[in-house]
Amino acid sequence: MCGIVGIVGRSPVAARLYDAMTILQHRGQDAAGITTLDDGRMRSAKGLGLVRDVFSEEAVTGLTGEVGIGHVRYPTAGCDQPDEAQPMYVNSPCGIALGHNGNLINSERLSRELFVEDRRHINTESDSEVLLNVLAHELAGRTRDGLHPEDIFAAVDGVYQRCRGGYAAVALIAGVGLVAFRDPNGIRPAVVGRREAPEGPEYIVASESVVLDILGFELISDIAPGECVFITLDGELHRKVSDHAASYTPCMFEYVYFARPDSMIDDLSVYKARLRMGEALAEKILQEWPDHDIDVVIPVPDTSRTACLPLAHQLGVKYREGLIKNRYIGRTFIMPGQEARVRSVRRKLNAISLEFRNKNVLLVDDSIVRGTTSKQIIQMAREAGAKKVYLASASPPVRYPNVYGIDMPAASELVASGRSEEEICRVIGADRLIYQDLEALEKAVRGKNQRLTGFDSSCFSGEYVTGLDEGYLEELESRRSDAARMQRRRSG
Ligand SMILES: O=P(O)(O)OC[C@H]1O[C@H](OP(=O)(O)OP(=O)(O)O)[C@H](O)[C@@H]1O
Ligand SMILES: NC(=O)CC[C@H](N)C(=O)O
Ligand SMILES: [Mg+2]
Repeated sequence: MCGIVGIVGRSPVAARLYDAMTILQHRGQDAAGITTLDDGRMRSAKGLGLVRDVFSEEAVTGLTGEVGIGHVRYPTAGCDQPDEAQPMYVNSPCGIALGHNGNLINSERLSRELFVEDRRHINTESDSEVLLNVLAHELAGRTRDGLHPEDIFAAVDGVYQRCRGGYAAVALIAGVGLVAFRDPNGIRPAVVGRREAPEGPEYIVASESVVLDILGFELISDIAPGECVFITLDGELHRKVSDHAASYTPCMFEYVYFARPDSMIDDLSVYKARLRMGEALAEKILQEWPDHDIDVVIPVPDTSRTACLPLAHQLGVKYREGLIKNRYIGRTFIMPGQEARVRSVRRKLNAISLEFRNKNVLLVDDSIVRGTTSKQIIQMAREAGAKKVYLASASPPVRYPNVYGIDMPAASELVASGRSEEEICRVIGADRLIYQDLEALEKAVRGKNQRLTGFDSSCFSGEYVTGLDEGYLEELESRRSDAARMQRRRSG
C-alpha cells in the first residue's frame, strides 16, 4: 500500500506535506518523495527509506511553492529501486508529477501500447509510471488553449477506460493545478478537505482522513469511485464523477489492517469497524465454543488491539497486554522479503511471562497472512509457560493474492492457501484456531452504510471486482513471489 497527499495552499506546503507523509507512514516504509510547484517550476526530492530518513530540514526548505504532492511507497510492482520512488515526472505535453496508491492489473499491456501506439517510453517496472504516461497521453490531445476542467475530466475518463485495477492518484500539472482521481470501483481510498486560511481557502487530498484532522483541514468528503477532483492554482475546486464509475467496493483490507483506526474511509470509521469485528468474533466463539476454558485474552500489537478489547469484554475474560512491541520497529507485514519479516517479528514483539504462565491464552490478531507472526508468537507464548495457546483472527483465512495494491502476489506464500482451518492450525502450532466468517466481517464493517455496493474482499473470497485476465495470477506469482525476487537479486 502507499500513501498519497496533495495540497493547494496559500503559503509554502513542503513542511505540511512532510507532516502528512509521516502521518501516512504506516502505508509505506520503503520510499518517500515530495514534488512542489513554484512559479511554473517543479521541485522534487525523493529517496529510499522512511520519511524522516529521506528528508533533511534543508531538503524540505528547498522545496518551495504553495502547491505540492507527496508519496510514501510500499511497492507492488518493480522493487525498491530509487528510480521507482514517487512522485514520478514526465515533461510532455507539460510538466506532470504523479503519486499513486494501488496496482494496475493491465500495466504490461498498457506499457506495450504506450510504446508502440503513443510513442512513450516506460523506463522502470513500476505500474505508476504507466499510469502517469497514460494520463499524460490523454492530456496531450487536449492542451490546445491551456487545460480547462472539462479537458482534465475528459483525460481522466480516458485513464478510466484504459487502466484496470485499484488506484487513487494525485497529480501536479505545471501551470494548471492539482488533479486527484480514484478508480471506477473505489478500491483504493482518497478524501478531499478544505481549510479557511486568512489568504483564502486551501485544499487537501489524502489517502486517509487522519491527515486532515492533524493538519487542521475539514473533511469535505471521500472522492467517489470514478471521481476526478481538480483544484486550480487559484484555489478553485472542480469535481466530476465519470460515466465509467462502476461500483462502490472499497478494499476490505484497509479496514482490517491497513488504515489507521482514527481514519474515516467511505463514511465508515475504521475504529468502529474494528470494534464491531471484535464483537462479531466473540459471538462466533461463544456460539461454537460455549464451554471455552480461556483464562486471558491478549492482542497481537498493534493493529488487533481495537478488535481485541470488545472481544474480551464480550467473552467476559480478562484482557491483558501480554505482548510488548518495540516501537522503533516498523510494520513487519509490509517489509520486503520473508527473511526480514521473520527476523523483525521476534525483535518487535516480546512476551510478559506472568501473563502466560500456567494459563490458557487466547491470542487475537487482525489477520493471518503468511503466518509469519502467528507461528512465532505462539511459540513465544509456549516458551513463556502457557498451558494452551488459542488464536483468533478478526478476518477470515487469506487464501488468495491481492492484486490492487497490497503486496501479497503469490498464493503459495499464504499460509491459508489450499489448507483447511485444521491444517492451518497445525502449521502455525496453535491448540485451536478461530477465524471470523466473511459475511460477519462484511456486516461488521458496513454497519449502517447503505451507499456501498459491497467490498473488495478478494483476498478472502477469490472474487476480484475488476475481473482478471486468464493466467494473470500465475504470471504475477512467477514474477513477484519472494523466490522469484531473490533469484532476480542474486542474478543482479
Ligand atoms: O501473517 P503475517 O504474514 O505475519 O501477517 C499478519 C500480521 O502482520 C500485520 O502486523 P504488522 O506487524 O505488519 O503491523 P501492526 O503492528 O500494525 O500490527 C498484521 O497486523 C498481523 O499481525
Ligand atoms: N502499494 C502501492 O500502492 C504501490 C503503488 C505502485 N504500484 C508501486 O509499486 O509503487
Ligand atoms: Mg499485527
